[in-house]
Amino acid sequence: MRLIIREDPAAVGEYIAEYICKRINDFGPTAKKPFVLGLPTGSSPIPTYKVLIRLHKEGKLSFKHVITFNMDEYVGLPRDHQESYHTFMFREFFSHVDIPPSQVNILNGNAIDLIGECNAYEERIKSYGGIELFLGGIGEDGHIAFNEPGSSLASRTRIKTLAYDTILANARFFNNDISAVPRMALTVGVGTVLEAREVVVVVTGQRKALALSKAIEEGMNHLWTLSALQMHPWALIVIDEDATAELHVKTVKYFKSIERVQEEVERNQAELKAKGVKRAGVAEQQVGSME
Ligand SMILES: N[C@@H]1[C@@H](O)[C@H](O)[C@@H](COP(=O)(O)O)O[C@@H]1O
Repeated sequence: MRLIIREDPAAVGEYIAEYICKRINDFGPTAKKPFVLGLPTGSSPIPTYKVLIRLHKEGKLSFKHVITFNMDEYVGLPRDHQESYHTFMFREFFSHVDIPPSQVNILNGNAIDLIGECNAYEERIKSYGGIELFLGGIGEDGHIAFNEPGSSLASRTRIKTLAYDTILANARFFNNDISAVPRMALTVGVGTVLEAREVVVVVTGQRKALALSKAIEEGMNHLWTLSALQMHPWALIVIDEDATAELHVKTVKYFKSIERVQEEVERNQAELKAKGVKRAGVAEQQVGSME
């Protein structure tokens, strides 16, 4: 696992957006071979979306051959409700870039057959050959997507009842009226996220600090579902200084020090690539990684 620490949420957004931009451009997506990107909602990814939009406007990034799959959606909230994740994604991101709406996939929380909707979502992901990069955020209780504490770490897309903690946390988007927050959601499973070829998670703010320390400094545990990332071969968590509040000093120092070494390794790899040196049998981006 790689952990990148930046000063504040804006710098975190800058880092992740530049990272995704490079990944998409290096991939060189085409109509036949699109880049499949998993996306989250919440306040944490907003700085990333802002920079992605800027990069697009500067002509450095196109989403024309990108297919997106969102992590989750509330059940029973009208699609055009201002707090539906559908509305959120178009307001904060999709409406400002060149992605054709037909390439946007968001779970339908108003489907007549909710289980059928979830199964079809998994099938759709498979039909594109899986997700290349899944960007995620976490809840204060360490949930990824809506995989609340106690979720199976092998779970797939399904209906979830929201934990009381999550309902309380999300009441801020519903005029602090707890009764207005939907009780259920459709969400990709932890297993669905882990199957992506790369997972990038944004964690900012002191209120996420405990969840972060549980997820990366303790064992894998279904009560902190982000901890399942420990089993992923190519995971990246990008955090701000506030989110380090519950980490051991030595953990912070360790990850800060390996970032510099990692940069050297990557520079070296880029030079080898430029010279046309190939290494058989190893995924290209993982050569020499500090995992
Ligand atoms: N389902 C979403 C999660 O995907 C998101 O990570 C979380 C954190 O939101 P925020 O970034 O606003 O703290 O909110 C919701 O629970």
